[in-house]
Amino acid sequence: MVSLAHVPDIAARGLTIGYNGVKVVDKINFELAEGQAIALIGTNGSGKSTLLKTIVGLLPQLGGDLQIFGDKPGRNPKRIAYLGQFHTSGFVMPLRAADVVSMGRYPRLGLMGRMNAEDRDIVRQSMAVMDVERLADAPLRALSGGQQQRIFLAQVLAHRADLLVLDEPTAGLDVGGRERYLQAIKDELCRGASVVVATHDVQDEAALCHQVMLLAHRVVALGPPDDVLTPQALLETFGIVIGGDQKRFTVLECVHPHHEHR
Ligand SMILES: Nc1ncnc2c1ncn2[C@@H]1O[C@H](COP(=O)(O)OP(=O)(O)OP(=O)(O)O)[C@@H](O)[C@H]1O
Repeated sequence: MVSLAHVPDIAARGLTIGYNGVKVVDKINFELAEGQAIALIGTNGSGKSTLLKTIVGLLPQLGGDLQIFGDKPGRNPKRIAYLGQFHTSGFVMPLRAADVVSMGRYPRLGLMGRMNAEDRDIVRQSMAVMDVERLADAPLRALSGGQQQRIFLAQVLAHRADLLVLDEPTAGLDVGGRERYLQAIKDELCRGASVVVATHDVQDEAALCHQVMLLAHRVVALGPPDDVLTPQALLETFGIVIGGDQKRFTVLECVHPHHEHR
């Protein structure tokens, strides 16, 4: 019998990513275990979104090996919640905010499935976490950019996924929105979900994530935030050093047992 106990949620070995045969980044090696988070940090155009799209199976890998839950990318959509960088659905369809959040339940329900009381409760709870309950009946297209971002984050939470793949989740969020997002992700990690997040919020995400990957069309560094976010590595990635002092980052330990809902 094959044991799945040590199969990581993501395992990339010698992975090459890119578009139409043109490489963006190669030699990507990392593993992400359940209940763990990794932040992808890098300049504009460094390959963060490309890696996320490859992980969720929207973009074929150009080479190397990539396993998601021990399988090929795209084989387990029910287990993955993906927040892309751009949201267009509200502009092509007349959706209410609550409809958008409810879509987070569809992967579990299937096309013909109807939401039951538990699904509706999860949708309500997810909206409460992002403090957008009062916007439930508003047309998505009538909301501000930050309000829409909160709605899409609520949709991700409503999925109750095993793996969250987030592209710049704090874009457009105000201070309160960021705090709510950070707390929500801590709770998702404690639930046993894993998280991969592309971000420009070095400080916030590093405090949340167990690993950081610095990207600049190549993997500049990979490891725990304290080891990776050095002035030298940041200089190599961004061409500038952020902040004068060495920042201290902490990785949060869960107080709840993992795997509760997986
Ligand atoms: N659809 C596409 N077809 C071809 N090339 C693309 C496509 N999308 C992105 N690229 C290229 O791939 C490279 C990596 O882009 P990617 O979107 O992964 O960057 P990113 O790190 O997410 O940047 P940002 O911080 O600006 O979101 C860039 O050079 C970009 O021009």
